Amino acid sequence: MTENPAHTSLWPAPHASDAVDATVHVPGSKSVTNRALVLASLAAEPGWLRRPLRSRDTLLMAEALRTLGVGIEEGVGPDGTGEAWRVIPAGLAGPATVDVGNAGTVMRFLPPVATLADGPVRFDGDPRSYERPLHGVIDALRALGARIDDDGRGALPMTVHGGGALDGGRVDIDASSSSQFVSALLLSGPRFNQGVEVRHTGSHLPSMAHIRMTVDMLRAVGAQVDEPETGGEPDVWRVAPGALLGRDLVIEPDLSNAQPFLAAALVTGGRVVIPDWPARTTQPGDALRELFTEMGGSCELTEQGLEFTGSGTIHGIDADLSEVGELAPGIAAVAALADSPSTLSGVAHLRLHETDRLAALTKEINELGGDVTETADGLHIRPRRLHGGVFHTYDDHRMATAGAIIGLAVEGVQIENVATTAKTLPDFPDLWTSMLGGPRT
Ligand SMILES: O=C(O)C1=C[C@@H](OP(=O)(O)O)[C@@H](O)[C@H](O)C1
Ligand SMILES: C=C(OP(=O)(O)O)C(=O)O
Repeated sequence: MTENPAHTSLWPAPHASDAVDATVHVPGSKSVTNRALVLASLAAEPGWLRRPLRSRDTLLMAEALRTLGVGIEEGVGPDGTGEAWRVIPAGLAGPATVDVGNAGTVMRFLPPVATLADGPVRFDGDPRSYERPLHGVIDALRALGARIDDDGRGALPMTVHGGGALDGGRVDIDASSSSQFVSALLLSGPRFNQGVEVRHTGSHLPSMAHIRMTVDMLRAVGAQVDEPETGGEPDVWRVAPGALLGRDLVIEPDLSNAQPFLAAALVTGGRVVIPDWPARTTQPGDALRELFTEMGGSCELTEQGLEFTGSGTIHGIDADLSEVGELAPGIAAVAALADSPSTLSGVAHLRLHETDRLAALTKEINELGGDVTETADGLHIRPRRLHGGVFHTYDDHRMATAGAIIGLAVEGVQIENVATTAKTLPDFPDLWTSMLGGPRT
């Protein structure tokens, strides 16, 4: 096998000799963009997405929906400002092939959409996508009336034989390995003949923030949703059948991708402003205001955006990150530079993300001289003096940004395959060097 040159390329992570002082415009949210694309494609009328994220995960989502017949055109938003996608729903049809890459949102949100297509829709993706859990979606769709051919493992690759409609109704699933199983069924639920009632039967449910985002965005396009947090039964979500509105939606900046920049303020004792930080949001990244304050910074939401200031001291943290697991790699990186130990818990499911994130963080931080151990559901991080070396990323964007955070404080860190940040933040190396006042690469 020829070696992928991207995997051998090493990016010298910039070391910060001074406190950062920068304003960083963070591109749109992956999770909001991909939900908005699905909902706009299932709507009864055209809609707009303004300032959508253009990254590998969202371009794969847009391409897949186009393959199924949806019109997604480049344009300028209705008010004449900002880049936008105009989404024109159409009858969905196969035969089609969807490349999910390694995007959890594409591999989980689109099979329910494919049941509504007329004809077979084949799903395939990166080798890692074959290992990521999908059984919750496959089993649920079968129970709701879909025909799906897989190789019996409940994973990719597979073919959904769309029949043009799905009965829908009540289904039990165990979503303890990914909240995206629940989000996937709810997002297409309004288009199922009987809507959908999803009952989570597992012992715990990760990433509740992302389920709230699904419910919020469904309601914003006119869907009727009953859910546990507004008086519904625990672990039960109901979506009524009905037509969805086409909306003009401005996509919020990706607050999880704001994390490395906020971390830079914390690590260097500097100041970073993130414009357009929403005053109210369901994004898990909003929890960084509290988490990074506990770790030694302070923040203020001003007219300019979120202004985050580091104090020059970083404290360890004991945090249950189950609701916001996406933030764990960045928190682990900061914790490795703190003045006291940290315990991160509630994130066993990170072993099934882009890579086994608990193993990868442990190995890579320890190879720089750190002292990290895995627990059943997280990490113990005891800060030690770190040294330079190669930080491997395992095709995981959040490993690359975690390594860059460490590189700010530790000279000689080289990130292998920084290009993997293209999954959700293709501009990362440029944004990072600009933040530090250096030339764009
Ligand atoms: O629905 C979403 O947009 C996401 C849900 C979470 O998935 P898991 O529940 O599988 O962790 C999160 O980690 C992922 O990055 C995005
Ligand atoms: C887990 C993540 O992605 P995915 O949507 O592929 O699950 C992530 O972005 O941290």
